[in-house]
Amino acid sequence: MEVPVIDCDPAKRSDSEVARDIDAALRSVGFMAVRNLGVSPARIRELFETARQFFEGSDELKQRCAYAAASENFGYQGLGQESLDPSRPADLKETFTMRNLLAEPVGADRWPSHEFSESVSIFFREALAAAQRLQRLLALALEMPSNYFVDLHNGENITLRLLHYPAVPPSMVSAEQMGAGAHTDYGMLTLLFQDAVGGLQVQSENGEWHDVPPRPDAIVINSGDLLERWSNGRYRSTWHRVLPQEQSVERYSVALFVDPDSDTLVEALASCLADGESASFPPITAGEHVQAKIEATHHA
Ligand SMILES: O=C(O)CCC(=O)C(=O)O
Ligand SMILES: [Fe+2]
Repeated sequence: MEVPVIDCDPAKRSDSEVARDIDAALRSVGFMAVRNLGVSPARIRELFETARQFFEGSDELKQRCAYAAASENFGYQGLGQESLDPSRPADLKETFTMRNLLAEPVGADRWPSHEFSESVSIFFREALAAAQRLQRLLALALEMPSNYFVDLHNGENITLRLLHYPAVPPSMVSAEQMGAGAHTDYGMLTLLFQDAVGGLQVQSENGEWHDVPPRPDAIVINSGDLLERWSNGRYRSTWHRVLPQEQSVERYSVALFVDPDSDTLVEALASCLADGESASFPPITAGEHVQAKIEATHHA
């Protein structure tokens, strides 16, 4: 199973061509590698530098910014504090999670520094604009009004997350322990920026795992549970995981989870149901679904 590469350059390709490619990718794999979506390589480099400085920094600073509660979904979590697959040993990663960050969800004392919050805010705006472009292309593919999805994502559940997978000696990795355990993402779309190290894998329908090789010029994008529900299963919420870094190389990645506002009732769109076909999933509010998942996977 290969992750399709899609060029989104508006100077080269029409919206309807790109929408058709996105539709095909999310139907078959649920993942795609997207080029020319408008997030500048310099911005991505700056953000990775911000992440590196933070994760290499002191424990004291990390603890001052510690994750306080799933209801807030903000702050630093160390190794062992999350199991994306709750049936397996905890993930070998540390993270800094920021939900609804432009709304200043926590006081200045919970941020590592002013420079850090500036850097992530600048990146967030640029990445969100890219996500909104994708949401409009998906509305086109699903025959919905252009801003249908954009208008249901005002930030409440949109979450930027910095991830660091430290190098761990093989003797410290227990059987079946992952960098990030097997899971599907919870919301509409995830934009994933990764360094050159690799380790991300997606599962095909026959249960085999396939590497998603990092491409320096592309953003990995996948459909989540709520898009699967909206599209009545046309778009897949594909299982994925990250292998532990046992080769003495650490890995960094950044995810933007584009999840709908809590009150959004997510149910199959009429355009995704054939005449007389009934929905495969019961309606659910985005808040109920996303929050239950976060609570089931966080330990502290
Ligand atoms: O770090 C990665 O490559 C993927 C992380 C991921 O799947 C997630 O945090 O949901
Ligand atoms: Fe994920």
